[in-house]
Amino acid sequence: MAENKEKRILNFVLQNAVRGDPQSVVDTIDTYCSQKEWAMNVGDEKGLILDKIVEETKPSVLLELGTYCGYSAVRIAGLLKPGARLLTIEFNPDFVAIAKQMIEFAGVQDKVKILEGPSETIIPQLKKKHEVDTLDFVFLDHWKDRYLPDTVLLLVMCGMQRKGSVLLADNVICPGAPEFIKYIRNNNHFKCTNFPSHLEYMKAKDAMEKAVFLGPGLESMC
Ligand SMILES: Nc1ncnc2c1ncn2CCOCCNC(=O)c1cc(-c2ccc(F)cc2)cc(O)c1O
Ligand SMILES: [Mg+2]
Repeated sequence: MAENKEKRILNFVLQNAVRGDPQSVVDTIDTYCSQKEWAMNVGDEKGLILDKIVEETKPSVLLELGTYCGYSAVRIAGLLKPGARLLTIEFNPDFVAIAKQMIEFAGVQDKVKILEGPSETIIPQLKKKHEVDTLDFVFLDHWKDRYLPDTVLLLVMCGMQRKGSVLLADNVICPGAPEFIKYIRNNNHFKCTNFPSHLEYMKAKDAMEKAVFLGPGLESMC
């Protein structure tokens, strides 16, 4: 079996974290990735911003784009009220295999469902195949040039957002998502807030952008 960074992160968790304890899994990944090998988890500093926004939104149905090793899925799941569920989309099968084991070790497998495939294929299936009506919270953390097309897909094509739905985007400075930021800040159906921070485990500047959907305009009432 190919030994790679993501496998090393998982093995470090299996050997050092407390089974069934999401916070322990998150802390253990942060320890490994800050001391041994950098990896593109949202990390501890931006993770606190994520925690706060999830807690204040109190979401029941959540979507994450870009599972990677499952760090943010475990982090979010640890904050969810009973019955709330997180769907997370990942297209890399190796990452899916790692994230599955990470989520099961953390004991949050009943709250998290990993959907394998590209976001543009899976999103249109959410309503019929995964019984999603509207989404309370969407965490954008996949390819940065997919943030905008997938937001449009979620909103316009699939009507997945309702008044008060929260979009939270990672990496709006580094690597950056300029088209998404330009669109969302100029769309008067969204109220945007920027949260300056740093790239995970580094000193480089980064930020997260929160966009609350204000509901369809009058034009859609006709
Ligand atoms: N379902 C889907 N559909 C389409 N695409 C999908 C998908 N699922 C996954 N993918 C593929 C993309 O997954 C990973 C995306 N994340 C990043 O690229 C990322 C990069 C950095 C970074 C790297 C190097 C630096 F120097 C500085 C910063 C930091 C971060 O925090 C990042 O999140
Ligand atoms: Mg990220």
